[in-house]
Amino acid sequence: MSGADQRDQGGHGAVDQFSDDEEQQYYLQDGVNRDPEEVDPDDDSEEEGCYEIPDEVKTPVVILLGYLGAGKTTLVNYILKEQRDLKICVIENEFGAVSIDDDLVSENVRESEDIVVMDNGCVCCTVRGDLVKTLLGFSGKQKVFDFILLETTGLADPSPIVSTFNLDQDINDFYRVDSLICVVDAKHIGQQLQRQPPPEDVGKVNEAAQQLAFADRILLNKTDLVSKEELELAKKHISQVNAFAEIIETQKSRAPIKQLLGLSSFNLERTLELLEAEAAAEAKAAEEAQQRAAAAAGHAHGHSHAAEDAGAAAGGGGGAHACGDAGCSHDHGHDHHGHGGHAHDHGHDAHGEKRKADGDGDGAAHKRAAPLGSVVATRHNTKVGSIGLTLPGSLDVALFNEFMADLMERKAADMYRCKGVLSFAGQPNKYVFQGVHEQIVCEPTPHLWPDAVQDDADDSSDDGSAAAAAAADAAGPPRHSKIVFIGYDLDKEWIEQALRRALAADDGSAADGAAAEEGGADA
Ligand SMILES: Nc1nc2c(ncn2[C@@H]2O[C@H](COP(=O)(O)OP(=O)(O)OP(=O)(O)O)[C@@H](O)[C@H]2O)c(=O)[nH]1
Repeated sequence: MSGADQRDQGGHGAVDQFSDDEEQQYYLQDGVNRDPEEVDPDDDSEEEGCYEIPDEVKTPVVILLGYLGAGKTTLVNYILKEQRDLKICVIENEFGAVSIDDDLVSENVRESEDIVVMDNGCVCCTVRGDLVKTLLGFSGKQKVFDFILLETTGLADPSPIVSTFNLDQDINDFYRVDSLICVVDAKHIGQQLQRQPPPEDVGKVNEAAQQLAFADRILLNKTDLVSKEELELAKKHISQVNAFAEIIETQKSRAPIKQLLGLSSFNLERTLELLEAEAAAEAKAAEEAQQRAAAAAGHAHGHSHAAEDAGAAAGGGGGAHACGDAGCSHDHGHDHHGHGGHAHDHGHDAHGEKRKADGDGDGAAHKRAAPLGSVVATRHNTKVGSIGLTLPGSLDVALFNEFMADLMERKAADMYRCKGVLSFAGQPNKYVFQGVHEQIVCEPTPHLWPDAVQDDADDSSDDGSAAAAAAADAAGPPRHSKIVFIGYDLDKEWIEQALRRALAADDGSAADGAAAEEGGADA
């Protein structure tokens, strides 16, 4: 039985936790794994004689990093399809209120596997508590997984995520980070690394650089889109940020599975150094912001709260009015994804604090990482936001193409990513729409809208699996389109109104069942 055969029958007391093999049994007492010999059934204290749970019996977690559109979901789908022996749980986290990735992954998830969507905030900012709950929920529900794939948002800063695994004792007891794999878009990595937060965004990170820095393995993906020279340049960019990680060149994120899972390549020492450096940089930036704010306050007459407000801004707080150089900007008001105005929640990292207060675990590591407990939460450029829309009915394909052409003309450089699942009038199939900068593809999936299922189900009545798929499609929600745009300083009102104008008068639910066009409609 593998290390992932992890059973927690209540979390406390003597628990046959991981193995049928006597030699490998570990007993959980008061949240700490102990050698069976050491367990005293009458002793509730956990101070003496406990030891760290060996890594081999923890469920390995592979954290997938990579900037928007690099190929993370493609990698998840590839892993799920390519290997059939391991039971994998996928945790999807999306930047934005409308989740798309679970739709793109779910069909590859087998019954024994699972997919969990954490869509109430970017995992690196707002949902560390959710992540802990989700992970602990698996052991509570006696779920058994060989691996957990945690797909982070394309704007995730890995440091708080890694900290969650390092600092939270409960998580630490059950899980270990196996590796941090960063998928890189060979075509766009150069420009992604150059993207700097605006000066008023004190302490914000370049997410693409952070992701690269933390990775212990890098998939240099989309090599089909670049020349040899561009590929070399991409490697140079990468090595300037991270000279340690092995680079694997890929197309469609396809690398040998043994180079993706079970690497045990997570390097705690190096990660802690990175965390420490980041915490120091953030503290310095916040201090400088406060100094600038104090100077601005000195110039301002009758604005006695300026320094205080600016301090909040430096910590990512949601002051609604301008506060001098530190700039707690109006952008927070535009931000629909938990990246603004959450400073206080994030500032109080319960897990980090708990770890510190209890003083348990491997002291050196946690002491060094402890400053992250107070890391500011608004980690992203506040002008980078996402707009998620769900529109009932169907889009008119010609009007939608016009909309996209117009959008690109206005915003091509600032539109980092768009993706969606769309309904086009007259088309029975669902369409997947994917855009990464100027590369936009819209193609039909095999899945039908419920109103189009009947004909198809009749045709395939002799095929069990097709009939099952048709039944699943028939049970789905009626026609609608959901789409997400992620970019810099996007105008939500304009996008929403323009997209609504692309809706078809007739939603196409009376479609004649004609097959979707091969190759789809390029938007
Ligand atoms: N040409 C080309 N396209 C690729 C490759 N890998 C992935 N893509 C496409 O790039 C687009 C984005 O891929 P995803 O896997 O959704 O990227 P992601 O990193 O999950 O994106 P986010 O969810 O925005 O973070 C999709 O249209 C993919 O089909 C590749 O190697 N070559």
